[in-house]
Amino acid sequence: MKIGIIGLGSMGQMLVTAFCKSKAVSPKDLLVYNRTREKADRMQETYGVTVASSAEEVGHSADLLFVCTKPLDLLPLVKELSLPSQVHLVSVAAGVSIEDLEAVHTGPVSKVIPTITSQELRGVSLYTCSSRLTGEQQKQFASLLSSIGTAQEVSEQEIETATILTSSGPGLLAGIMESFAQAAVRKSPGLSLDTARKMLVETMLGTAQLLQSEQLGFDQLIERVATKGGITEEGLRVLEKRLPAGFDELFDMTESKHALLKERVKQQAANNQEKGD
Ligand SMILES: NC(=O)c1ccc[n+]([C@@H]2O[C@H](COP(=O)([O-])OP(=O)(O)OC[C@H]3O[C@@H](n4cnc5c(N)ncnc54)[C@H](O)[C@@H]3O)[C@@H](O)[C@H]2O)c1
Ligand code: PRO
Repeated sequence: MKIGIIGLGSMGQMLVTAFCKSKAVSPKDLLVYNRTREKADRMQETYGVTVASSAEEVGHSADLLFVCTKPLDLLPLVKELSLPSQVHLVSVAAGVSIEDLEAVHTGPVSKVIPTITSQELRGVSLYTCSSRLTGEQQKQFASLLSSIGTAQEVSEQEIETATILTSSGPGLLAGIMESFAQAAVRKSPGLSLDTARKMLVETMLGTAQLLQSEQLGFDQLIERVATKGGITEEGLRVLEKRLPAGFDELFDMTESKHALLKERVKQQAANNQEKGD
């Protein structure tokens, strides 16, 4: 199966790296294209994938086509490609729905929200497929996504909230850790910021491994760390007081941004429709 990837920014490069690293896809079956050629050449030098000379070449040679451009670049590009109907079109763009994709392609379409951590073959790829996919196509697609981490099918109703956990998650965790490290240095200026950051990275790795290897719930881990009447309990009390409102606001704000993006994508599709009429 030939896999095409258009757009080699953060997500496109991650997919090339992850597919090659997992050996789920042979580099000879990967055809890539980016608006700026240098990024594609770098992927070719590193992994031996083929660089196409145009997006059309990718769209017309691939069986499975990942379009990894920003949300507002996606629909106009796909429309221009006039993809053959047998191509399975996959969008990774937040805010672009299955309905939007079905309006610009007559064949099977899917939506995936990948995560940067799939570069390490870990993390969750969220996906939802159109009813145009056969059962076999869905199975093959889920299996491909499973090769770069955990593939989790979700409805379009749930995908936005889940996106914040799995896909924004690495960035949000990094933001939380940076704030944690800076507070430590404010408290103890003798500790360098670099040392505090390294301590937290090692702590995150160890925490995730322990949770997984012992199949612990977060509550069970807390119980093992927070000695009764000890120090951690005090820290947890502060988190319980401060974090719920912060996370509620975070979900409200990201929901609003998703809504704005979806509105712009719909507006763009409507304008294009008018121009085409
Ligand atoms: N970054 C993430 O962690 C993440 C996670 C999930 C989903 N997404 C989605 O992935 C998409 C891409 O995000 P990103 O962070 O990789 O963005 P990015 O800006 O890093 O990459 C976009 C790439 O697309 C290329 N491009 C734009 N128009 C093109 C065209 N017509 N032909 C060929 N190449 C073109 C650009 O040159 C750029 O390299 C977005 O829609 C975003 O919603 C991103
Ligand atoms: N990165 C994309 C964004 O921030 C989508 C989720 C993660 O828009």
